[in-house]
Amino acid sequence: METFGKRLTDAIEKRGPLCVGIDPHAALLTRWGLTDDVAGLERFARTVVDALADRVAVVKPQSAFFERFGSRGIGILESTIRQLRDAGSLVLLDVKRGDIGSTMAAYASAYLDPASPLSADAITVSPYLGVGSLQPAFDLAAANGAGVFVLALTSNPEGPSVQHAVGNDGRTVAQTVIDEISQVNRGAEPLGSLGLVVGATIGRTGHDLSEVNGPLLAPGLGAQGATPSDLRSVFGESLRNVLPSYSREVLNAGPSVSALRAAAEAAVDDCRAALG
Ligand SMILES: O=C(O)c1cc(=O)[nH]c(=O)n1[C@@H]1O[C@H](COP(=O)(O)O)[C@@H](O)[C@H]1O
Repeated sequence: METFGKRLTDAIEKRGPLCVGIDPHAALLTRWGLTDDVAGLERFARTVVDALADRVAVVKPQSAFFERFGSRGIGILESTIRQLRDAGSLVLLDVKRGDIGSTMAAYASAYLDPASPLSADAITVSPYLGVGSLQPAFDLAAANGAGVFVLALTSNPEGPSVQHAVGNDGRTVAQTVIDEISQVNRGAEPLGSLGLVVGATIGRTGHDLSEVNGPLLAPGLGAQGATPSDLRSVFGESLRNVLPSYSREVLNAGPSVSALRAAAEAAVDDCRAALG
């Protein structure tokens, strides 16, 4: 079975370095002329699938925007994941889960077991119960050729108060997360299947990403103020592993399918140029 690291490398080579988020904010539904209800959600998600699923390497549905409509919203998330994967996009489901190991195993089977209706190519997880508590997700992902993206240095201004805290060994919390993930990815070719989330907004923080050997998801571009030209100062020598991620900046172009495609194309061109 091909690893997620290999599948992602191939997808980026074929389609370019871009992840587009599906974040159906109430304000975006309104902006698109849709109702803020299940019918509006379904139309929104379907339009993004029609516009981007056959051309963007990774699509990242944000679970909360579907969950807010209850079981019918989750039903739409299930069909959106299926449609995206059928059209050839890798699906990174943004759920940011993290729990004690035994419960984490249940989350892992919800999202990373191919038999689950919410099965995705990869998920986002939070390491603040300890990176080791995420092991059931790492194990199930490895067994199924899936990936896991662990939050390390997030794009929001509140992140540093926790992530830059320094432990007894002199490393920051974020560097500990980075080092533990680097360890698992060591030696993987062409790329490890465990990724990190590092916001494009964070500037130069002095964290060492050089040993990660896995994908570095970079949200925060566009609506949160970062631009592709910021990527070099955040990622330095690790630029080659960066997967830039946009949600609102691209979604604002809808509901026209051609305008969404043009926005994604402009984003991928800018990112290609910035990543060199
Ligand atoms: O894990 C994420 O995707 C994520 C991590 C992070 O540090 N910052 C961040 O913005 N995100 C997500 O990325 C998306 C950013 O959306 P835009 O600001 O509209 O591009 C949202 O769905 C966030 O939840």
